[in-house]
Amino acid sequence: MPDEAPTPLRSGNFQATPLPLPGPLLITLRPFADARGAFAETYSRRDFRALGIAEEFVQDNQSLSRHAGTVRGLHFQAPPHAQAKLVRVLRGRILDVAVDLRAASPTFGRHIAVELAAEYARMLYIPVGFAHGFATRAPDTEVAYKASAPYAPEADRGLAWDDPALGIAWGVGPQQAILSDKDRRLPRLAELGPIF
Ligand SMILES: Cc1cn([C@H]2C[C@H](O)[C@@H](COP(=O)(O)OP(=O)(O)O[C@H]3O[C@@H](C)C(=O)[C@@H](O)[C@H]3O)O2)c(=O)[nH]c1=O
Repeated sequence: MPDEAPTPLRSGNFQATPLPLPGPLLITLRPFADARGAFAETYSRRDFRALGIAEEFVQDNQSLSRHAGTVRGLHFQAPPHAQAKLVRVLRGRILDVAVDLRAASPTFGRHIAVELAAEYARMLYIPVGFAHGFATRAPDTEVAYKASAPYAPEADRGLAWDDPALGIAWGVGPQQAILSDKDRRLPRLAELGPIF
């Protein structure tokens, strides 16, 4: 029944909801509000294992993007340095995107896009085999993410964010998007060759 909402899994203070592509998960946090403000767990190895996320996360990253319309991506590390990622927004708002690059996947080349914001209390889990990127939708947006393998610059690869074959509705056009020089030169999907 395609119209039925997918059933979320729960463990502890976390809920994981499957997305239209098999693999990525939308993880919902449980904020505890009180007179001082709020508290939330953002990662628990025990609960993530119970939700089917088996990776050990070994590196935490954080980026600040000053302007709305900043695009970072689409990035991945090639095997044997491939990374699963767990992405959340500390301040501001992003459209977070993951593109399926698993050669044997029936959804190869397709993507999921999820809006993340600090106040939404949710995160995106992206398994190995996906390219990842985001567009900021507010100024001074801070994104924090965990990675399951250490940074390996020699394995750092990417895919053009605006490749028409991907058909991603970023909400920002090529004239307005703010990109790194590196990201402006990334190849299209058809030029990539098999990675995963
Ligand atoms: C990703 C990374 C970068 N760096 C350095 C390299 C460079 O001088 C500087 C900025 O790197 P980048 O331009 O690659 O940063 P950025 O464009 O923000 O790259 C990130 O984009 C998002 C979408 C991801 O998914 C991440 O995995 C990562 O690829 O930081 C590290 O030292 N460690 C790291 O893990």
